[in-house]
Amino acid sequence: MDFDGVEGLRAEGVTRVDGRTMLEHAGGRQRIKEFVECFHQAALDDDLLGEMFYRGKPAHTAHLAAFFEEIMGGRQGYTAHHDGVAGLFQAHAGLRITEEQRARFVELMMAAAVQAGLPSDERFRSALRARIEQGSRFSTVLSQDGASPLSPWPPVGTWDW
Ligand code: HEM
Repeated sequence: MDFDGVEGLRAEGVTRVDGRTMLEHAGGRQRIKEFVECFHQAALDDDLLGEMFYRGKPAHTAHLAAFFEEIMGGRQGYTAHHDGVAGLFQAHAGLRITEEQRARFVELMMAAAVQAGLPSDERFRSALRARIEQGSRFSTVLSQDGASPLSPWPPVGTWDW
């Protein structure tokens, strides 16, 4: 399997800028919760993604928030409670995400970042876009027919920024 998308991840050690993790810089857990809620609503309303997310579980935003908290250097709740990268594999398996859907996903995430008031400084925004681009490519690979689990799965890790 092509693991394009794992680059930019750090397996250990959290990147701090001016002493702050990406999560702290973003405004903390509550701000991330607002960000994923904005994204989820936009995805539900979207012509390319709506059906895919409508079929999803209502817990999606909570899971997504746990994931972002962890990957931005906060608590490791997604690994502890949602099975880490194996859980991500399960969630995306069989979705057969197209390039058009992937690109729309990235645009809706970045629009949600603006809507939720995530920091607008260049360093944060460009890192967020780059990491979401990479992650979306990874999820797209996982979603295709024939994608097979890796053993062992890489850790969720944290984003370098
Ligand atoms: C940076 C890229 C991505 C990240 C971080 C991400 C993360 C997640 C997470 C954490 C979940 C919840 C999994 C669980 O239940 O534990 C999830 C589910 C899901 N994702 Fe993604 N994902 C990404 C890319 C994509 C893309 C590109 C698409 C489609 C265009 C997509 C569609 C979905 C769908 C439909 C679900 C299932 C919702 C549900 O049943 O709960 N994801 N994703």
